Amino acid sequence: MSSLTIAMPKGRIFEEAVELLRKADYNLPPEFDDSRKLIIEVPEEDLRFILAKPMDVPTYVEHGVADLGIAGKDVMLEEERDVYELLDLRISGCYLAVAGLRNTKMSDVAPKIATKYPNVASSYFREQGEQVEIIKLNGSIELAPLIGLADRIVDIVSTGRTLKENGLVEYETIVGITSRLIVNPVSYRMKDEKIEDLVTRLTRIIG
Ligand SMILES: Nc1ncnc2c1ncn2[C@@H]1O[C@H](COP(=O)(O)OP(=O)(O)OP(=O)(O)O)[C@@H](O)[C@H]1O
Ligand SMILES: O=P(O)(O)OC[C@H]1O[C@H](OP(=O)(O)OP(=O)(O)O)[C@H](O)[C@@H]1O
Repeated sequence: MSSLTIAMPKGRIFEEAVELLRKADYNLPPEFDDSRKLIIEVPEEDLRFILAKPMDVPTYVEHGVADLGIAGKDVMLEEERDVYELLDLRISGCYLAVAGLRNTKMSDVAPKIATKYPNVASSYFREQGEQVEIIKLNGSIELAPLIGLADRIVDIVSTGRTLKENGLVEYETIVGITSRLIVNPVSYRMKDEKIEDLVTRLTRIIG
């Protein structure tokens, strides 16, 4: 049977994901600790890893160029890709929240919401019955209310430090986030034994 390809998110999830795989007894070489390589082969484990931007992981898995991937629940909700979620890996915990300047009300007419998550934000405010204008940004989201670009932001909160240091407060929690193991539906059928083995080994560690 052919090897498994796993799409790993570069950045803050990566280290925790590698640690989890190592605890599950996968022998991952030092390239995982210090390398700029985007494809890492681990022939002795019959695995191949591709290192992608976190938001792109479900895209690689949906297209089947990766059998499996690790992605934040935030990314899953935003991207809505045709993949299955197999496991909650319980790493890289944080949550999505609505925040803004203290003691402010949203504008009555089409309040502006700045976010890296336009789909999540649109759905959230639609469910609340609020008509809003979404402004898509790619980072430093907390800047938007400070300089009058938006009434509110929808963004990730982890320690709460970024909000606090910028004089912002949280108004509502939207959803808790952890990283998930995701799979391509066809791979799941064709490579079921190998995937089940990985899931069993990870489940044993996660508990
Ligand atoms: N404090 C946090 N801020 C952002 N993402 C977090 C945080 N804590 C955990 N995460 C998880 O990490 C993922 C983002 O990782 P990371 O910040 O490395 O990527 P990114 O958003 O593409 O960053 P950048 O665009 O700055 O490179 C999110 O999808 C989320 O699930
Ligand atoms: O609650 P905290 O622990 O402060 O973490 C939350 C912050 O971290 C993330 O930003 P990131 O560092 O990825 O930078 P970015 O603005 O470039 O996305 C997120 O978008 C928040 O700004």
